[in-house]
Amino acid sequence: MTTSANGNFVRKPFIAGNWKMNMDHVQGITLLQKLAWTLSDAKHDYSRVEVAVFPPFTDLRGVQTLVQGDELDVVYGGQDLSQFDSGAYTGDISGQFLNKLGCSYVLVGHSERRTIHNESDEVLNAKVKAAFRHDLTPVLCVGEGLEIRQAGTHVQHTLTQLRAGVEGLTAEQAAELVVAYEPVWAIGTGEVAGPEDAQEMCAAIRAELAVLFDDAVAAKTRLLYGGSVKANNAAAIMAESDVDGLLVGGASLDPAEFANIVRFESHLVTD
Ligand SMILES: O=C[C@H](O)COP(=O)(O)O
Repeated sequence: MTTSANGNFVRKPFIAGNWKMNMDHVQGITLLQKLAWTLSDAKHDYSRVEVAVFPPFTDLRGVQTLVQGDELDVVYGGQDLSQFDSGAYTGDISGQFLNKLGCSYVLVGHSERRTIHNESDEVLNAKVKAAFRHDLTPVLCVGEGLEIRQAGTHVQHTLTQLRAGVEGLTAEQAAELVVAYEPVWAIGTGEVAGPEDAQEMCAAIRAELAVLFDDAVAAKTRLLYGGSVKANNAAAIMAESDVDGLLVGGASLDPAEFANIVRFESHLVTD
């Protein structure tokens, strides 16, 4: 998170809650209402820090209705999309449908998609392109498993995923893209990568984007960290210069905890 001389952020911080396969459509509405009330009570400035949720597909229509009806500033997206636009792909969801539901974003290549569903870099690159075709901003997830971290090849591994994911994008698309670094060994385990680990990888990703595109793109692309983020570690991670946001799993299911993560700036002042 880098600020300019006037205290504004150079890249708008992005705090995202990935609900994964939790919260049915009734529970999801209650969770989002509580989050919105908590942030409203705290006078959260959405123009300063963007807040997104990624509910299950079955929740999205209810989320859309709530966001529109209550004029909430929370944005939302799908947890995955098909690389195809329509057709005989049973069980898949088109980016067109997500767009129609008012989604702004879509997760692509979350480690649980890569490992449980064996999604390849080629498929994920096609999904990134499908997202752009339907005016959705992809949040491309990259990151290494424990064995790779222990072997010390985590930067190389993660940059290989990045290169494959962004292949064929225009500079304009690459600047809009969000990249989330999520070390698999830190997801849902309570093991959080240190702020310096998050910074090391985000700096490497930004440098690689400058090589693949140019410095202007690298300066604009927002980079997130994800993996066991909680309110008590969010501020320290966000203080790193190349970390522009957080992708939060478990802690996003607790509206008070997630609201405190969104309000990381207040912890920066008091910690
Ligand atoms: O998408 C979110 C990440 O997988 C992190 O999940 P977590 O915060 O439960 O570790």
